[in-house]
Amino acid sequence: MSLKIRRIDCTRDDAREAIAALRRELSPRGNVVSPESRARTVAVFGEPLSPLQVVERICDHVATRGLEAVLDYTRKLDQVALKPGEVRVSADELDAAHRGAAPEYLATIARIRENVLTYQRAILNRDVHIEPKPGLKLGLRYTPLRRVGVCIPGGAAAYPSTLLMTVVPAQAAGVREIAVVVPPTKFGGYNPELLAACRELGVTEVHRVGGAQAVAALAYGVEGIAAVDKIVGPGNLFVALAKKHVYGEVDIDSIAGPSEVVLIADASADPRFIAADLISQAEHSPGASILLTWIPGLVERVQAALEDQLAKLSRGDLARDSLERFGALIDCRDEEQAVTLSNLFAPEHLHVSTADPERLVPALTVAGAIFLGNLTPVALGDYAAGPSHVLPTSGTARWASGLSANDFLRRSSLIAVDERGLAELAPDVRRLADVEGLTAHRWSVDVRLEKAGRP
Ligand SMILES: NC(=O)c1ccc[n+]([C@@H]2O[C@H](COP(=O)([O-])OP(=O)(O)OC[C@H]3O[C@@H](n4cnc5c(N)ncnc54)[C@H](O)[C@@H]3O)[C@@H](O)[C@H]2O)c1
Ligand SMILES: N[C@H](CO)Cc1c[nH]c[nH+]1
Ligand SMILES: [Zn+2]
Repeated sequence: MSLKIRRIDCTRDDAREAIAALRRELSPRGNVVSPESRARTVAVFGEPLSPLQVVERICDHVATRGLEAVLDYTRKLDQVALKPGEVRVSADELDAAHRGAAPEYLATIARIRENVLTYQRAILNRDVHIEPKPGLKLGLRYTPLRRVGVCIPGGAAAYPSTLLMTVVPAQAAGVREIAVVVPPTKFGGYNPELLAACRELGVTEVHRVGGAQAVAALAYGVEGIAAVDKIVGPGNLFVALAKKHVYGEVDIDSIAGPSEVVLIADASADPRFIAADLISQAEHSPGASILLTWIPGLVERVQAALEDQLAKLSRGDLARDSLERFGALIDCRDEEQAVTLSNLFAPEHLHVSTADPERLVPALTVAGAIFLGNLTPVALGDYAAGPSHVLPTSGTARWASGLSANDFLRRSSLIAVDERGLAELAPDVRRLADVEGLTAHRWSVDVRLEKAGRP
């Protein structure tokens, strides 16, 4: 079956408009709600509420009715009737899942944990101490957040990798209390591999709740789930909108939507590798996959490789659908135009499949994660390398960055003076305090200098 992926020829104009339009079109912003999900909304709420209205209603009910509302929505939305004592996964269940897991699987989780820890510890912000003037000491101190909530998706697939890419950065930052929420499904709270991974990572608090009701429970606190300081992790539209809704009550990381990759390829790139990389993000379905190249004929060779591989892969149909709705093969005028268009698109993942990728990196300023060279598929970052795979999507890489251990730290500035430092800053403090009419501010300086005999 021939693949109907969009082809764009940018060789004759600067194509900025075309890429901006593509960005809008290929940015589902997580707004992909299936017909079944829409039907569920009507069944639960009795009317076709918008996802935003659904989320506001769920969050308000959880804030006022607590666990009872969480259990009610879990029954209606997930078709699972949990009793209050069944929400938290017991230590015995975590132990049993761990005992039952294949030793090679646990060894893989442990090895990846080490990779993630090594990277995340290396990039941790360090405290700063300076003495810019005699008698004045300034500093910046980082301390880990006390308690965070981690959303792990589990509606359509199981994601032990997302557990690694969220929990381990928090551990690297020194967060002591980590509460994982995951829907009560065979891909989530009843998934033995996921539970075994939790136990392997030392996560002891896992709650079988998902969607907006889980986010609200973490934000407001309900019986059995204490309120957290920050909520991180990806999820479907309901999770994303709920995180936005509770922001301010708690902090959140970002709104991570459907996956996307931009691939910049020169003549050194193998069309089969390119096709495999485009399909690997498309198989998330939805996922946007875009090729930018200035090599004549490469687009045709990639199209042929895509058709060949889609026919052989088990998720080929899902990936085909995604490539046809959210994919594009783009002919550029030259390397410079490919770089400009990539920056404009601001992809979650950028794969530079060229002979000398380091040469292009300084100009590639806008991307969540950059994969360098023909031997570095995005799947390495998704699963094992070390940086988190929770990255900014839908063009938000313009201003947002991927999740890291630093997102679990808070900053406090430190200021200390001795008598000399106090006297040095006093005239400027007095002047501004006078301008603002805040006499007590001025007096708090004057009283000290008076005592020191330096009025
Ligand atoms: N960016 C990343 O790092 C990353 C990693 C893994 C997964 N993902 C993405 O996260 C998403 C996860 O989606 P998922 O399907 O597994 O869902 P999910 O686990 O995030 O959410 C499922 C929950 O949504 C709620 N829900 C479903 N339909 C609803 C409705 N009509 N009204 C109210 N609530 C409803 C239910 O409570 C259900 O438990 C996918 O798009 C996947 O590609 C992203
Ligand atoms: N590519 C996804 C978003 O970056 C992460 C993921 C999980 N599993 C495989 N891939
Ligand atoms: Zn992926």
